[in-house]
Amino acid sequence: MSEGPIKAPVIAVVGPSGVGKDSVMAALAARDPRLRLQRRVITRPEEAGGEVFTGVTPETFARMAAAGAFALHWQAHGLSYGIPVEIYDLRRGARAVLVNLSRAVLGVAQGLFGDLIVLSLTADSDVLADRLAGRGREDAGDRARRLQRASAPLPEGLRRVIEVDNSGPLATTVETVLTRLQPESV
Ligand SMILES: Nc1ncnc2c1ncn2[C@@H]1O[C@H](COP(=O)(O)OP(=O)(O)OP(=O)(O)O)[C@@H](O)[C@H]1O
Ligand SMILES: O=P(O)(O)OC[C@H]1O[C@H](OP(=O)(O)O)[C@H](O)[C@@H]1O
Repeated sequence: MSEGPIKAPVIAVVGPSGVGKDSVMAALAARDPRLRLQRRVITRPEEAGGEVFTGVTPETFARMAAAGAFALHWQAHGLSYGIPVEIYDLRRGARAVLVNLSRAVLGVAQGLFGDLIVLSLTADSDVLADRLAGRGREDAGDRARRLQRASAPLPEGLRRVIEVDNSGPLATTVETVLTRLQPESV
């Protein structure tokens, strides 16, 4: 694994709502600080908790997007999500940059970032439902809508996809991910 390559890979962490993207990302960064977390801009109240993100109004988000503040942005779950252009700087000196993306934007992300690794997390459907309910961030309607997207497919043509089941203990998932990242010099 190289130290601080000029432009570290971007690891797009994807999967159904509740699968554990933010939890796995935080645990990976805690294990290896060279795995940097890219903070997102979301039109969601910051007090919603979960990941560390910047909450803005839809009007502010639109102004930021128009001003070129995002490397990429998308809509999902009635929210807007943006990845700030700072991600290009974060890649310098990192082992890799972890970012929570929608499965729908992976083709764009691969074109933008070049060296993109997709970490596709999965979990059993009953586990997803239990975790969303336990997290308590969304109401029943939003949880149902999110669960409907659980099986959204990954786009064709992705160069590197690592699929890991996060139905079991988080620590086990983290070890599996770190092992699967090893051979390809990340
Ligand atoms: N391996 C695990 N075992 C048990 N609980 C987990 C595990 N991974 C995540 N969780 C819990 O499941 C809930 C959902 O996790 P998290 O918010 O990280 O998912 P997510 O994929 O980021 O969801 P979203 O996409 O909706 O933000 C949280 O309460 C988290 O603590
Ligand atoms: O189902 P798909 O399109 O893969 O992802 C939909 C949304 O869910 C996740 O965000 P959140 O943290 O759950 O709000 C993703 O980052 C994306 O924004």
